[in-house]
Amino acid sequence: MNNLVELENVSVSFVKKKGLFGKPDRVAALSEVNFRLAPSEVVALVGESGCGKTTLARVVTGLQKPTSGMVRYKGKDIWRLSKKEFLEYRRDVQLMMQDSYAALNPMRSVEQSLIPPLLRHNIAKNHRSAREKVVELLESVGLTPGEQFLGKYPHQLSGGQRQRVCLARAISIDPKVIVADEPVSAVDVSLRLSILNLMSRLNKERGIAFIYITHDLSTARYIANHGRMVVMYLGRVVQTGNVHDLLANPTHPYLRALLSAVPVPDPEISRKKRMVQLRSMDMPNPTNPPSGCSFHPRCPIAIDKCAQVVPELRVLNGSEVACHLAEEGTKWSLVDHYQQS
Ligand SMILES: Nc1ncnc2c1ncn2[C@@H]1O[C@H](COP(=O)(O)OP(=O)(O)OP(=O)(O)O)[C@@H](O)[C@H]1O
Repeated sequence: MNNLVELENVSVSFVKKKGLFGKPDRVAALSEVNFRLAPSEVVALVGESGCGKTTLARVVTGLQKPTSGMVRYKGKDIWRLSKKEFLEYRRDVQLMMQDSYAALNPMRSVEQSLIPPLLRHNIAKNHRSAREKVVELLESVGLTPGEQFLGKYPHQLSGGQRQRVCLARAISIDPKVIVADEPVSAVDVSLRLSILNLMSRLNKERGIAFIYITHDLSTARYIANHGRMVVMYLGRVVQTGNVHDLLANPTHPYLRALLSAVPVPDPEISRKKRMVQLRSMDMPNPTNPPSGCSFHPRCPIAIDKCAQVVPELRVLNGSEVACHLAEEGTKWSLVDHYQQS
């Protein structure tokens, strides 16, 4: 299957100024990242705060130009597209942000936010048919009856309802990909599942591919149940593969640490659960990342080589992992408990 989106050796670095006279620091937000997304695929991108998830979302949606490397959409370098092709790509690849309040204009009602894209992209011929289409869209994302929501302003909606309006706006122009950056982290826990189910339904019914970005392994596993997971640490992909293979074989110590930290509601399982003891709880300073494997200062099994050589991604037990000592992970057993949870 041809990929819709491909990132090849993509690096992004930012210059951070230090005061008026300080020497500026360079932050490597992404380092040599390779990533692919097939049509209708669901990929969950997981990692701690600051690992580069949002930067990757911005690169995929064409909002951030990489410092080096290539971003392709349908096989073409997105930074060499004609104006018409670039507009088509921006229409096909939509970004859904964590903060639905910031994503919607507070001065515009739902219909005022949703009608203009339909007219601009010739999806509706006139205002009346655009309005009918908006009602249809609102109902398809679970805001029923749609008419009741047309005149509402963002502050009159709950967090979950605002995220549904954002999804309605994203799907209104018939995208091929939605990049959802922490879409449920600001939504009440009780409503999160319904938003995740809605995204799964849009994936199945409309064939929209999703990149679901999160720091929460449970929701990542839920939404990418039949898809892939990509685990990032300090700007690099450390393990990637089919969700089931990856969780059955968390060969990277960072993924094992993440899994061991997932709370399990059953106290019986919780008591038996093996915690991975990291050597340090602090994330390294991204302006001065560790040499070799950037996880080595925290890794419980690191050896001298880890401080010297950057590990390449290699195939092991069905997934790709970047760790010199990944074979150690094949002895891991905590995941059995996690998968039952
Ligand atoms: N515009 C910018 N200028 C300077 N540094 C930046 C900029 N954007 C991101 N960074 C830095 O790049 C690194 C990756 O940031 P990014 O926002 O992509 O991470 P993240 O995984 O999405 O984190 P979070 O979950 O907190 O949003 C961080 O160290 C961040 O401080």
